[in-house]
Amino acid sequence: MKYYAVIVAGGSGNRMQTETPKQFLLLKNLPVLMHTIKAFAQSDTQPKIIVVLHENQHKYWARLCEEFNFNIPHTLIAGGTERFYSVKNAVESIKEESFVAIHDAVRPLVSTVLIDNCFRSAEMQGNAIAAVQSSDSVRMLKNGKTSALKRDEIYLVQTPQTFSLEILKKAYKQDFTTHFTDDASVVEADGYEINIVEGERNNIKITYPIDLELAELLLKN
Ligand SMILES: Nc1ccn([C@@H]2O[C@H](COP(=O)(O)OP(=O)(O)OP(=O)(O)O)[C@@H](O)[C@H]2O)c(=O)n1
Ligand SMILES: C[C@](O)(CO)[C@H](O)COP(=O)(O)O
Repeated sequence: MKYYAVIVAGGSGNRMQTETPKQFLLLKNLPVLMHTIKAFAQSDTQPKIIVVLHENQHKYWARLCEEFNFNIPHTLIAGGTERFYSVKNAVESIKEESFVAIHDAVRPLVSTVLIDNCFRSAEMQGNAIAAVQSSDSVRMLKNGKTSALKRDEIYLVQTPQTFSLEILKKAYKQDFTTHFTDDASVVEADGYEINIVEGERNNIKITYPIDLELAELLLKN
């Protein structure tokens, strides 16, 4: 079987509010995106790596790779206006039967074990996404009123999200809706049940400035 990793780095990082887009910020002296690529390159599955980046950042990325002597092989694909379109561009570029793990560039602490678990589980069930249970109590806000939800029925979704290429290609032919905040939502809307594998608490998404500080601390340990 063939394996691909689609690492999406086409976002603009509005919530991070840094001049340099967050995927290029230094984490333990290496750009965030390079940590993420390294994790996939070091996994047992050894997927072919596709990195999705805004077209106007491709030259900047080439310069960064030179500066950091970063030579893990990967293909560059142009990002889209929404994460949905960034993933779609990458999925459309894959031409051979395979399993595809889609991963946020800004989750650089993903472990090789989680990557391999997602691929293995998707091979058995068609799809598998990483998720963890909430350790906080959870409430829902509807029509101005809040109500408690059953915590053990709630999962917080991460990436990798791994699917057979066939399932992904068909699902990404749907029109974009704002309900699609991840790949599982796109595949679910196409009629599939989504399988969860145990994610990792360390697998944080760098969204706000504090997340970068947390990632530094987690890497120190
Ligand atoms: N058009 C987009 C939007 C997002 N992403 C990627 O999807 C991942 C998760 O998105 P998020 O954390 O929301 O990143 P941003 O969109 O960059 O952040 P913000 O929403 O704060 O602007 C990131 O790795 C981001 O680069 C992408 O490839 N293409
Ligand atoms: C894909 C994702 O990381 C799963 O938790 C998340 O949905 C991305 O959301 P964002 O608001 O675009 O960061």
